[in-house]
Amino acid sequence: MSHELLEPADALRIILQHCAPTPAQDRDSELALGCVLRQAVVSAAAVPPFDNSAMDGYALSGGPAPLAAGSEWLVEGEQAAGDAMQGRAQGAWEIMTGAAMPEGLDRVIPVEQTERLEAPHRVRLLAEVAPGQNVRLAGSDVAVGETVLAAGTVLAPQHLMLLASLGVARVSVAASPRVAALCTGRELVDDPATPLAPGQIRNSNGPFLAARMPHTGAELAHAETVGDDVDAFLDAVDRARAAGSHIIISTGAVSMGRYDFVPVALERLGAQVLFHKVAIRPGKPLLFARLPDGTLFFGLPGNPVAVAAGLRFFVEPTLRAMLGLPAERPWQVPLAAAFAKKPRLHFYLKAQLTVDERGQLAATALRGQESYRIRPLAEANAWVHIPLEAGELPAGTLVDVYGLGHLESPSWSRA
Ligand SMILES: Nc1nc2c(c(=O)[nH]1)N[C@H]1C(S)=C(S)[C@@H](COP(=O)(O)OP(=O)(O)OC[C@H]3O[C@@H](n4cnc5c(N)ncnc54)[C@H](O)[C@@H]3O)O[C@H]1N2
Ligand code: MOO
Repeated sequence: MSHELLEPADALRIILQHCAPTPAQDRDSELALGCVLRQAVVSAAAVPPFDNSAMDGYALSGGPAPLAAGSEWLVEGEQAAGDAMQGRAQGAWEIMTGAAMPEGLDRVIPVEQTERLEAPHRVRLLAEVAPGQNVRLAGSDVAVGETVLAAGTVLAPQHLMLLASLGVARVSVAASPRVAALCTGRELVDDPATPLAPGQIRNSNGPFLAARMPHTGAELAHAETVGDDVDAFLDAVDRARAAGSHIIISTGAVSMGRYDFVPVALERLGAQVLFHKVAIRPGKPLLFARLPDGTLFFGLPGNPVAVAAGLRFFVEPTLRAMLGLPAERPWQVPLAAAFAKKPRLHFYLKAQLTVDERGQLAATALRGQESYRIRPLAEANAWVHIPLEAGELPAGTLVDVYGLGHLESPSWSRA
């Protein structure tokens, strides 16, 4: 293991060499929201399943030419949504939206373009109606045999709508990576109702990691808070592994302090530490290791924004790879104002994307970039990455912008 500061791209390369896609798993479609398709979905059914009316009105037929306004037709029957297909029909049929077209009829005139006449029951057309007008043909949305969803699709509600319309009950998806979150620090208090004793702080990393997991495509397999004690930490790691974790995230205790015991604990576990410290701010003391059983271990530095950035830029890309998704491509957005830093580290900035009245996006680094400051993170709608070599960046410089999560595109507010 080297103690040189690693480039984040090199750190990611090392991480990705040590992770593999999760196995495919069949799931009920209705429970597959947010899952990543492993197999394309090919339709075995037509949507719509039969020719049907797009309007409440009258179904008619009449060869290739439009039927003329003013013509009158005998009303021969009625067809509502849910009625079985009618055999050979003629004349006019009163028809409801979604009802199957009676056989032989090929167009529908909306009821408001007609006049109802009685004795006998007839309809007069107030507009002409062409062949095929207001008819939704079987298979016109999806034909049998079409690939409707590609492998790699992250299933959103509209995809579940499509699957439901096709009657696809089960889909093959990537099994969700299981992640454990272990927060370290004897200063931490979990229960928000417990008053703080002197020197104590509230655990904000634990609730953050737990809350982010479902947004990342992962499942929280285990979570606990442990003091600055190697044995207690090793017991927590055992419980995390027993819970089937593919990834264990710890927060805190990876820096230079006397109680920063994570490296010692990893040594006792026989873990292979693949790197410790990356050329980034926040979160420089980031540690990545592989336990002897293959479990991946991320030691995130304890400051809350170091946890957020470590999760976003190192753990989430790992989850992407495990889910079988390609690497992310950031947006390129101009800086709203000049930004200056020393050309020593990569910066991940809490940022606001705004759109002006001309539709132009701009990215602003929020005030308060220190890694203990949670409030600007709560105001951020995006992350900005400023590369190591960058020093003084004038307003208008294009920078890489990322959403708050790897499955979320950046959002923006009005300038
Ligand atoms: N001499 C040096 N000191 C520090 C360095 C360094 O290079 N040399 N690096 C600094 C940086 S950068 C960071 S980041 C932190 C990382 O330290 P640790 O990972 O060892 O984290 P802790 O010391 O345990 O905690 C840091 C900070 O965060 C608070 N914390 C921890 N856990 C939580 C939690 N679950 N919820 C809320 N807040 C938490 C903790 O109380 C500390 O204030 O080290 C710097 N020091
Ligand atoms: O990396 Mo630390 O998170 O800058 O404070």
